[in-house]
Amino acid sequence: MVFNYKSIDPWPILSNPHEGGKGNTNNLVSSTCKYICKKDSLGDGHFSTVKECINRQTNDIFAMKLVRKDLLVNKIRLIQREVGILRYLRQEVVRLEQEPETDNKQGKTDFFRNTAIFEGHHHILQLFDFFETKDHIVLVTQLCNKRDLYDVIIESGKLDLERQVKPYTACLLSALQFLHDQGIVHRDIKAENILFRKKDVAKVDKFTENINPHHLLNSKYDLASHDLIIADFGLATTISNVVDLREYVGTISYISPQIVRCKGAGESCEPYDYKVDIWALGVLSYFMGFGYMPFDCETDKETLDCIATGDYYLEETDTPPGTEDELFISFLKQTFIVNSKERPSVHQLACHPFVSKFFATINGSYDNKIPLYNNENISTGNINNSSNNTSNLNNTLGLTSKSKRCKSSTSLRRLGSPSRTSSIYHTGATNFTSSSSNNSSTTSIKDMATSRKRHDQEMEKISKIRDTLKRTLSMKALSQGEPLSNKNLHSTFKIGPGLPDKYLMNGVYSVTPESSSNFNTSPELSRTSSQLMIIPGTSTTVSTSNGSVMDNDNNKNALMNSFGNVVTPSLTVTPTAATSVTNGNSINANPKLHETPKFII
Ligand SMILES: Nc1ncnc2c1ncn2[C@@H]1O[C@H](COP(=O)(O)OP(=O)(O)OP(=O)(O)O)[C@@H](O)[C@H]1O
Repeated sequence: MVFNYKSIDPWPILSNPHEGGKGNTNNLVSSTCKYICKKDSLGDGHFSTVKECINRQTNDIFAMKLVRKDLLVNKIRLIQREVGILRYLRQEVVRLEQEPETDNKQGKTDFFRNTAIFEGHHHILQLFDFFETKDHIVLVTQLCNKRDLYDVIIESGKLDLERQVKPYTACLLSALQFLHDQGIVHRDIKAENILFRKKDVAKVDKFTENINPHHLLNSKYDLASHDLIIADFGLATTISNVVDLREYVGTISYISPQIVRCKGAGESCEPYDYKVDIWALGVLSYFMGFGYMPFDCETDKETLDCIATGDYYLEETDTPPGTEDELFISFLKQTFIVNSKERPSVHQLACHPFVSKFFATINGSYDNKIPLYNNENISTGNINNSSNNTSNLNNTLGLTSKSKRCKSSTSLRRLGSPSRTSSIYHTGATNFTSSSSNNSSTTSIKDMATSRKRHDQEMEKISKIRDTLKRTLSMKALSQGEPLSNKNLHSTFKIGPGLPDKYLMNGVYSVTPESSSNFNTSPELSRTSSQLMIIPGTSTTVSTSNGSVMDNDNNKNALMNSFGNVVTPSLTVTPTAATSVTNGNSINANPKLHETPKFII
């Protein structure tokens, strides 16, 4: 199925921030805001601030992205597109989780999904809710750690090739497989946009109590790979036959030659496609493996020149044939093929020996047999497992001869840790901006000074938290301590929490701003809380101080605790509890939350 965001329910009518936010909201559904967010932000984007928030009824913790309307002038369509894509992806994830069998007819996707160690759809940021307030468009998403992949790489200088670079790359490839299969291209894959799933510390502790720590210490790869989440779908879009992609968007260090050629070229350049994500994945893997960037030069112009010609930096050292290093270089070479038609697709790249053991072979085992593709199939994405094709494969991968090192140009390379990068938001074609905008096609690349300033601030923050950061073990879905060769391993987490739509605001208008409060709740995103459900038909819920939810409408005096079990209604809602009944049909009876300002939507 390929995504078409227009087929999703329309976005609610937006008020006009230029009328002091007093746009006509009479015809909008309004409701009491169900969320309270913390004062401190988790991160800032160009148009937004992200904060941790709590759903007052379920006590589930989320991330709340507050996109400022005043900065979005003429770019409302961008955020609508982002929400549309995230909503569609969320639907798809739910469908895949609920109906694993139904995909059997889908061939290739199913093949990877059912047998690969990583399941791509579990590595895409999940949108749970969205709504609008006077000043903001608000997205409520899965909560991730404040520390992103960029921080992790910078802190360690570079990542361990075998334990981290490989599985991280495989996981991201698997996530890209899912996206591309849905007809979506991300266009801003970079370390800053790769987050780590927030774990329930209590559950990790419980898990680690019960297993032999020796197994975890000896696990062959960093289990944090299962926590990677691709975030920031602000530049993501769909590939369709109707609109060609020619926008000059992305992040300079990560953009592919196709996008570079679109700079200022208008309609005259060749449209690009999914392969721009493959290139960016190569840049990211390179950054993980070396700690610096492949194409970065002293000036942006030089960087763009190097990208356009595929001139990446490699030290002139010998890589003994057959080593992991050589496989890594070979993998990178595939991602840095300038001609995008020759650059492998996500499915082809998954067969590369650098990552193939994380994907399945045709016969479903995780040994070193490589599902082969021959030269003919490289452009079609067809996979051929005939062993006669070994030499074709090796030729394709450049493994028959010693990997040829690309000679660096005369450009001065920046080989230190890169600064946090800024995305290029817009240039070229204007197919998704308001036609009334005169400025819509002008380039708005954040300047390097801003970027450096952010970098310095980030580094200061990182050094502050470095000492206090506890390295938490990844929760597992891998069988304890079992080797990768076990074909039954499925270690990717399912997403959570899985709230039913009835809890959500889904597009309503909030007539009061979202509140900020330093709520004091343990920072966890409970996976079991995803079991929390409303009995079908329910329209009123009561949350109690222990986080349970009472069905008040269909009533049946049933309570569900946060583990989804129906419990006897020995708990009663405290009479002192403040009740705020709205058309959202919710009564908040959690005393902890009463002190916060009233939320109306
Ligand atoms: N779900 C989340 N959990 C935790 N932190 C998050 C989450 N989403 C975003 N962040 C943090 O907030 C920052 C900004 O978020 P995001 O990148 O989505 O905003 P943006 O406006 O699209 O940013 P950009 O200017 O980079 O395009 C991220 O760099 C990240 O550190």
